[in-house]
Amino acid sequence: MKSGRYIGVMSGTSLDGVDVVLAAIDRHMVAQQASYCHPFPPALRQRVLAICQGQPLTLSQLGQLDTELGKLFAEAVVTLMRQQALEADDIVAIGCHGQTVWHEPGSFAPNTLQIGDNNQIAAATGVTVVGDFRRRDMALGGQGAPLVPAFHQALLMDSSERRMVLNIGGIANLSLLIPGQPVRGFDTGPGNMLIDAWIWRHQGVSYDHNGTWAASGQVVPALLEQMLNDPWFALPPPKSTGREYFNPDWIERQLQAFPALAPEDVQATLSELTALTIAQQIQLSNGCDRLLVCGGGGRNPLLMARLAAHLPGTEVTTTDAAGVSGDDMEALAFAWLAFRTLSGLPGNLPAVTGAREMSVLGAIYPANSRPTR
Ligand SMILES: Nc1ncnc2c1ncn2[C@@H]1O[C@H](COP(=O)(O)OP(=O)(O)OP(=O)(O)O)[C@@H](O)[C@H]1O
Ligand SMILES: CC(=O)N[C@H]1[C@@H]2OC[C@@H](O2)[C@@H](O)[C@@H]1O[C@H](C)C(=O)O
Repeated sequence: MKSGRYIGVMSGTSLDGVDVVLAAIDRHMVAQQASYCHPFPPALRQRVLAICQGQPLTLSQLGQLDTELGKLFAEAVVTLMRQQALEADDIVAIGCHGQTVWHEPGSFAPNTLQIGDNNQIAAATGVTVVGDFRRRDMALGGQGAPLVPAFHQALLMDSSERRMVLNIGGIANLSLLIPGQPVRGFDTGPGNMLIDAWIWRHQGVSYDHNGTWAASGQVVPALLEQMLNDPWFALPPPKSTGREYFNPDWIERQLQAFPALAPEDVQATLSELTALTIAQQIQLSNGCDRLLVCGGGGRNPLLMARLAAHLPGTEVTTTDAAGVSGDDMEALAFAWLAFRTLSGLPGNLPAVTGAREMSVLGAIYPANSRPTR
């Protein structure tokens, strides 16, 4: 078993920053020791956003972006290591998710692409890096996502309470931790992504702080109903999605029949869409006693209030209340997945992703050997 200290790196679909965590991990325990959020340069963010939504790019541009993102992730890790006075020898490995720029599990040739060259991280830190976690699951017929339900199970499963863990990132995903049942999980659709896109377009800010703008508008029932009729929401699990599907063009198509709405009413409707599509999936899965929320959406009081309103009888809290930082959950998960890979343990759950079998995940970028201290 490759127990010891690991670093996890996550840059999610919101592109709001690179989350880096340090954790001590063994087969039975994940103890977070430090974390850091490295800023995402705005110009780089816009370039990544554009290609995530289908803007064509040359192979040269793709190669450059891969290097730039690798360097950004390396910078983020080096900063945390400096802050914590860590040497390469103190760390077993770094688990880096990479930046998802395309995710097409339903294609005739299913594919998912996380970029940010891991060689840059290994070269800058002298530490082994594990990356490319999703494609083995896809090669086994799975969606390649979500991968965090196995980690949620390891950390937050309870023997008697029916729990669900909800990540509200750019996309929202749910893990069902029901005693006596195999863990299941799937994406529920947009998390903050549409809300972020709409306020960016109208106010030039990257997110609706505390949901204040949405709260100033009124939900438009006919628009909400039309959005809920998008066939993606009715797909049965396993399912996962991304910016290729839910993006500003999706909003524009929805608004074609509603040309004159006040922007704040659209924002209120998009927020309600996020809360309602999540709540509907929870109810379809027979509900839970406690909903533990992580990801940036857990900081949006409007989303949290709407979730609680749609789920009477369910205690809606953040994972922080259960002892796990909601901001660091995904980075921690990729540190844990790196530990699983190096220990020869599987990382995916076929009941979640639809893969044919469990598998060790990822690709290893070994550090150069160093003289022992
Ligand atoms: N105070 C707040 N009020 C409203 N929204 C917030 C607040 N703080 C964070 N958010 C939302 O959380 C988002 C970031 O969430 P998070 O970092 O979990 O996303 P991510 O990890 O990139 O996404 P994913 O899980 O899809 O990969 C921001 O873009 C914003 O929409
Ligand atoms: C392809 C991809 O990057 N998917 C992400 C995204 O962000 C949230 C949701 O969509 C989830 O399916 C997944 O991330 C988490 C970490 C996961 O794999 O569990």
